[in-house]
Amino acid sequence: MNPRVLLGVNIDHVATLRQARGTRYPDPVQAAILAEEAGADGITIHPREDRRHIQDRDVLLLREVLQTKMNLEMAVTDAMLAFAEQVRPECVCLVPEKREELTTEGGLDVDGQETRVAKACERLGRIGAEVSLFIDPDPVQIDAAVRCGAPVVELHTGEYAEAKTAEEEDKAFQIIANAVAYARKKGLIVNAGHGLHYHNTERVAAIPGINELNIGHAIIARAVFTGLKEAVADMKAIIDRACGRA
Ligand SMILES: CC(=O)[C@@H](O)[C@H](O)COP(=O)(O)O
Ligand SMILES: NCC(=O)COP(=O)(O)O
Repeated sequence: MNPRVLLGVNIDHVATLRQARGTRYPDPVQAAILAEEAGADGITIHPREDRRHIQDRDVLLLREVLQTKMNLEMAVTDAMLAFAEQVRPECVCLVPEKREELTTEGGLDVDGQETRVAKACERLGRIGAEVSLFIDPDPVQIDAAVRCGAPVVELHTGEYAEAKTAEEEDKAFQIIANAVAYARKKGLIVNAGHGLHYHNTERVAAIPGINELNIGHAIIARAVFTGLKEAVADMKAIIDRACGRA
């Protein structure tokens, strides 16, 4: 039996809905509490530079109420590093960010900006955060992550999730499976996420060596119909089944 694979629930999408109308609801803090009650192992949030969804107020309140762990996704900027130092989350995941993108389009180019990323890892390590680098499933980026001293990588599963044909999906899946094996061999903890949903997660959760999956959009979308607790529990069940625990 595989060790238990953890589920981090990304609640950005609750804040996206709130910001669309500038209301006080729905509140991502309430979402986080419900997600934890339904079995989430952690809560992921990505306060973007333009604050299009998660607000500083959300982060600060979540820091007070979370019972599991906060995984703070952020761009590698001085302002965000200073914010992380203020918040002191359990985990920080460094991600690339483009203002005009709809969502995170690719992995962080760690190899191309090694000095900057290494310095950020060191700075975040000083506040006791477990640092993860959100990268494409590419050995070049994995090697760079090791050189930067990051203990964790999160592999971008977007290409797999957006595959248009079964053949494309199989190819993208194999690239992820190979990257997990390679990163584990290099001593890294390996997470994955982006675009995972109720029909494509089981296969990824079954890859030997996967530690955690971060999933947001699909869970929040399903919650519209089932309620958030059921949506989280359904995803947990898929993951548990994949590692032979259901
Ligand atoms: C890093 C990642 O894959 C996602 O967490 C994504 O960055 C979330 O950000 P958005 O919610 O703005 O798409
Ligand atoms: N890091 C990936 C993540 O948090 C989940 O993103 P998505 O499921 O909303 O695509």
